[in-house]
Amino acid sequence: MPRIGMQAIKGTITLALPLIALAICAELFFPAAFARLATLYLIYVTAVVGMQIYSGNSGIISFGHAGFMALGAYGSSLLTIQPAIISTSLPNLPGWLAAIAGGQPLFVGMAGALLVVAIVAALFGLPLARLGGAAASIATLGFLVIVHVTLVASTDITRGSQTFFGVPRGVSAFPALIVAVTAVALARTYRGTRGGLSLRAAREDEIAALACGVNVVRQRFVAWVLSGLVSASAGVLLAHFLGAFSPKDFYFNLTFLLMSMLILGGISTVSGAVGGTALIVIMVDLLRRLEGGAEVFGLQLPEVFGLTDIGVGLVILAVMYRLRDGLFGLREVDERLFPEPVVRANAPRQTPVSDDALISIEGVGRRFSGLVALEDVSFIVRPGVVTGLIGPNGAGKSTLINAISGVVPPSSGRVLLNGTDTALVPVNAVPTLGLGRTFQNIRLFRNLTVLENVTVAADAVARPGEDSRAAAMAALAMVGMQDDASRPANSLPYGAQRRLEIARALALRPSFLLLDEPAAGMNPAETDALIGVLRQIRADHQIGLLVVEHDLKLIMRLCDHIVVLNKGQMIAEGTPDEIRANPAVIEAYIGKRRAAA
Ligand SMILES: Nc1ncnc2c1ncn2[C@@H]1O[C@H](COP(=O)(O)OP(=O)(O)OP(=O)(O)O)[C@@H](O)[C@H]1O
Repeated sequence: MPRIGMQAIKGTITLALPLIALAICAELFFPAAFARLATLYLIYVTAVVGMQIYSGNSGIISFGHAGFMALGAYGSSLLTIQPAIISTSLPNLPGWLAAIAGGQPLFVGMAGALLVVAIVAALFGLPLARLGGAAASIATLGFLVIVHVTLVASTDITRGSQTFFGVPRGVSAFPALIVAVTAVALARTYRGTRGGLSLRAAREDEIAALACGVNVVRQRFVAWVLSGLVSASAGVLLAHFLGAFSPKDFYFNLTFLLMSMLILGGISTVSGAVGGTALIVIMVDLLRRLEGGAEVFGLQLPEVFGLTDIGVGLVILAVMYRLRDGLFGLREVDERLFPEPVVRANAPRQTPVSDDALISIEGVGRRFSGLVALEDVSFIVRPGVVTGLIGPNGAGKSTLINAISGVVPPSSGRVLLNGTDTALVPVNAVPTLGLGRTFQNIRLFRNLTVLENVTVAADAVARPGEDSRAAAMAALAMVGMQDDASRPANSLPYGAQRRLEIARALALRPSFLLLDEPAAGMNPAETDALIGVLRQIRADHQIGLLVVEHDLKLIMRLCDHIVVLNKGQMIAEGTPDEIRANPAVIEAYIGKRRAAA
């Protein structure tokens, strides 16, 4: 069974059981009003789970998913509307649409609507996927507004802002249940796929995800389209549940409601989407009763305008104040109840790095506006050799590391990684050419587990049929961290976090590792352990290491070859003994006058 199989099935069953029980009670035991509420809840579950697929995995809050619901509702309604009503309610329907509109069964309506939504989602998703954070959220708001205005303006097709009526009603609890459970299964499966995991990694740290070979743009696009389809299914259900609606039913009020459900339960998990929806549906139902001036224990309460919205807002504020990740937190219910069995490591690496592997830095220069950060730097990093890169603050070390890894292309010269110019390939392709890296300021996927952190990188280079979690365990074993696999990365002590970054880079099966200040902040015992690990990696696998470090003692102990930069220029290279005795290096580090003394 593929790695997502068991956990996704456990997750789906855990969440589906209460939904099934609810639908059975609604159909067989509940009075009509409660049965309608239960059906509405199941429809909202589909909508919110759809939103979760995009927002939960990418971390981008979406204001646009009510727009997908609107497209689903209108699309399906046009195809299924009672034919007798078309001539009176939609007299100016364009001919091409009139030919297919009306009288189709619900499943045809849904299929047609989803086809339209897939096209719209893909067209909008192409530019949207290039955006992250607040810019992407604002773009989703733009999507909602565009859909709304288009629906209002298309009076011949939608009746504009007037009510669209005559939609066959056929959605009760069981059809809504089938769609809701399908949505949960899809979302729960997607979360564990390579795409879902890598998108969650990019949510935590986009730069680190790129360094692990993740194609962030593609993953955002896939999640957007998939989530749009799921939310549109909810729109189809809602249309056939209500029988009549207008564009305003799919605008800001619905957006606020869906967002409340997702945020209250916890945006990161499907469990949060399902649980948060339940709480808000119950709360809204109770508050609506009170808003109209209900009688409680013989006491007649006054009408309070807006009580429902104010109440929901206050509850969200209270929950967020205490639980920033929502009521269900960051882990799925099934992940807490039935943790995954321990994964067995596979053989770490079948073949050592080939002797032909090479990083060739050829005349690299880099300017930032007028400032020359690097000038004409040339040297070679070989497999099985530890090369140190040192220099005073501002010497250009980080700029060079970024040039090698393709993050900052050189202004002149080039870097060849195993024969490929790293500036000519996408940043996320460089790791898969044989380059793993760590960062000066640790960049872990903090809310993922240790194993998930490393699996993201292992996925990028997995061979067909290979279990990348087993490969990830092997990489963890190389730094002595296999026992920490199920811990959240942010719970590790500092030294272990640095080692985890190294394991993650090793999971790329690199020919070379770039380590940017790997011992920064470590105590002497942790530094000694790190040196042992790095020596072992070099000895066992012939990986070439390029180590940037301010700790000169560590550099002298660990490195075979050292390159020294000063003010962007390469002032020396040689063995540790040669560097120690080099007057230019001494001068750069301790100043001219003291060097002469
Ligand atoms: N994105 C940038 N924009 C403008 N200037 C930059 C940029 N990145 C680096 N620099 C400048 O380039 C020079 C080299 O910086 P770099 O960070 O590469 O040095 P470093 O040797 O890594 O320093 P440190 O040891 O302090 O990290 C510095 O003067 C720095 O201010």
